Amino acid sequence: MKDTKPFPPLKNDNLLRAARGEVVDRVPVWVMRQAGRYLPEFQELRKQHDFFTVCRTPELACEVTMQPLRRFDLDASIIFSDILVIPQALGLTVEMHAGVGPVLPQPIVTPEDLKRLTPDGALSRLTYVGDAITMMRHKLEGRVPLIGFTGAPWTLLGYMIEGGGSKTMSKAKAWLANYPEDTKLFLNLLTDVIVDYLEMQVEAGAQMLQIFESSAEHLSKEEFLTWCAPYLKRIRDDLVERLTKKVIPLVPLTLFAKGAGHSLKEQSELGYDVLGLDWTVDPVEARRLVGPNITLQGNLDPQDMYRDAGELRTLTTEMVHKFGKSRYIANLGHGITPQTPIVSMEVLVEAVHQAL
Ligand SMILES: Cc1c2[nH]c(c1CCC(=O)O)Cc1[nH]c(c(CCC(=O)O)c1C)Cc1[nH]c(c(CCC(=O)O)c1C)Cc1[nH]c(c(C)c1CCC(=O)O)C2
Repeated sequence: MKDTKPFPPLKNDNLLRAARGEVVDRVPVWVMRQAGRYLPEFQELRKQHDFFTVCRTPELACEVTMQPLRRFDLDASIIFSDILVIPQALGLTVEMHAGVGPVLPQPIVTPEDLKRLTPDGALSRLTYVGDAITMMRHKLEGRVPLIGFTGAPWTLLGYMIEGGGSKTMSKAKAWLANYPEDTKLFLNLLTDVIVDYLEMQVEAGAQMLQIFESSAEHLSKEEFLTWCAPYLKRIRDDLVERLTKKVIPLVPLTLFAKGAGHSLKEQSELGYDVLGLDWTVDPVEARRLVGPNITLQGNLDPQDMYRDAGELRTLTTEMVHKFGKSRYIANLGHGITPQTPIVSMEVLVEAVHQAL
């Protein structure tokens, strides 16, 4: 039976207000991968359960989503899942190997392999994510907003062609050069599934969405504008159209295109409410490029979390001062890494809240 109880009212909406450009009580802060291996309780749970079993079991996904909120005064939660659940729903096997990361043993090698993908019914194989989101909204009791997410087309295509992570993206980049028309078909197929998936997450209760274009860092500016930007724009436009048609209130959308600081102005024209920044981008320069009507998110270097508390506090305070209190969401410039000392999270969150 589908859970149709109304959700508890939101007590801390600073994240959503920052995303919409409204006044906040304090600068909101959350951290990419805030539920993860730097937490001993996460590692403990992972000893009992395989990674994708956690993703697929709403009780476990909610437990892990809640773990960082029990420890830190965060202003957002993000549903525990992975960007690679879409390749799985399209029929590819994805395994999580300890110390290696994701492995796709039967990758897409040639355009002929695209026939193996099963876009029809893909959404029906992702309902567990919606179930976890709905359950999490109740478990949060309105404490903070719940963020849903997806991988973006180029990033997912990269994992599906490379068969896992890659330092060079040599196979995926060869596709761009050798099979441009098939690459467009592939990116459009992914875009269609992503729009369905995000719509489903909003219907399930996601209050904000983040699109991870993490592999943008492998592309030149020209390549980013050709192979990422049009699909990112269509995701936003189609989603807005779908939700509007169904009279479902829009939720703020964040684009995090890692390594695409060369195209911030162009990113600001894609229709997203929030742009995520990695640490290579200067906050003042970013603001100048995107103008006053977009919220910025980021961008502390995850390696700064290994500094001593005093240094980390100073760097965090300086960062928040550069961004300012309006239209800003504090975060790292990429995911928190597994060896990060827990105390650094406490220092980061407190320094953000006390900076302004
Ligand atoms: C590229 C990417 C992936 N997954 C994701 C991205 C985009 C963000 C980014 O660029 O980091 C997104 C992601 N993956 C995970 C989340 C959970 C939500 C959160 O707390 O932020 C989110 C938002 C859990 C996870 N996803 C993964 C873990 C660790 C695996 C484990 O528990 O064994 C977690 C907590 C595994 C994963 N999943 C992926 C990789 C490359 C890896 C291995 C890298 C690593 O080990 O850190 C694919």
